[in-house]
Amino acid sequence: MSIHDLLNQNFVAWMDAEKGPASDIVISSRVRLARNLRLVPFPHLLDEKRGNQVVEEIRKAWKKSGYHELLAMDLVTFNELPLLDRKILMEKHLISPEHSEASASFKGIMVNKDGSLAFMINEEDHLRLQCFLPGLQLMECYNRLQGVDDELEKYLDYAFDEKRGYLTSCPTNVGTGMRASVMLHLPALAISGQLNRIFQNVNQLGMTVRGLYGENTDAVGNFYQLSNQITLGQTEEDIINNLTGITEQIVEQERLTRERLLKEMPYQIEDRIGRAYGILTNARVMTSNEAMLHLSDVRLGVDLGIIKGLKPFALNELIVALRPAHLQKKAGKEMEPFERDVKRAEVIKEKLARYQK
Ligand SMILES: Nc1ncnc2c1ncn2[C@@H]1O[C@H](COP(=O)(O)OP(=O)(O)OP(=O)(O)O)[C@@H](O)[C@H]1O
Repeated sequence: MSIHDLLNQNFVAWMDAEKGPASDIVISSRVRLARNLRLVPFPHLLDEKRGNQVVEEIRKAWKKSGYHELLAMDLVTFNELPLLDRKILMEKHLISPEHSEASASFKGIMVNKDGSLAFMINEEDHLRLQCFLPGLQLMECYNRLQGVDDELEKYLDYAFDEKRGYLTSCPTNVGTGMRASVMLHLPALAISGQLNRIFQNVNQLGMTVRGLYGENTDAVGNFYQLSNQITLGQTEEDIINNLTGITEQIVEQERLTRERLLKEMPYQIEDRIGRAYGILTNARVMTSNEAMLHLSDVRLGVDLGIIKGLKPFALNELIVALRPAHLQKKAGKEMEPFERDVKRAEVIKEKLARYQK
């Protein structure tokens, strides 16, 4: 498999809403495991030579293993991948915004064809193994990663301490090295002003809420990422069961609030959804943020059965297709912000018309 297959398609596995439980609200699940090599400085202390040795150790482990999940992956270092392609990976959520800025030969990614497995090399840790699936599937993500992790551990000497667990570059990840997270779409709780209260409650339960692209990013279009804050003193299964339970409760509250809003203020809700659809299908110039706000309303309309014929999968794909790097890749050239806003309006219109057929 070549990474270019993935770069040239909009689709990645987490978008496939029909395959994920509770995908009317839980867009995607992600689990990541942070791993480091014993006696090697953490990535922020690596020079190019030592960093390249880390890549080579990982490459050797990958080549030696005959494990099916690893055989289906490609390994690419970022000196071989232009900035636009790294931004494409970031917009698909497969690497962090910081990692996409790196162009050194010792920074890179291992990824499979549908992007369900994406491992960042020398980001904050030597290896960050990630699995992404649609809907609420945290345990499935963890199980897939566990298979890969066990296999890599046969060939890599991980920094592990009997008492502390996996050692990581940031102390907040020591122990399991695991962050489990769900990306949630919560328009009804936002409209009814309940989000602050819910987020305060989940903070007290050891969870953190982040924006659309993770740490230090904004929650545009009512998309929020909920993840565990604690990595030490709990097993991976406990963390996942805990987050799954909290997510199920939020899903329930969002569903009940959607029903209530529709019952109590049907004209306002239908009006809001209809206007959003009208703007998306008629506008000539559209910023990313404006598009995300209207897409959030349209997605609510689809989930409530007010807009017919559009599939949630198509909307997940559109959220990514309208980002700056995807627009420029499609146009085959660099574009100024205004040019992108014009192109974005065009792409949205074209895709909505195609998806509704
Ligand atoms: N459930 C999810 N679905 C899709 N993408 C996600 C999900 N959770 C996180 N991501 C993506 O993963 C990337 C990293 O997210 P984030 O910064 O929250 O985690 P992290 O790097 O593992 O945490 P930390 O740096 O605090 O150890 C971001 O691009 C984010 O959008």
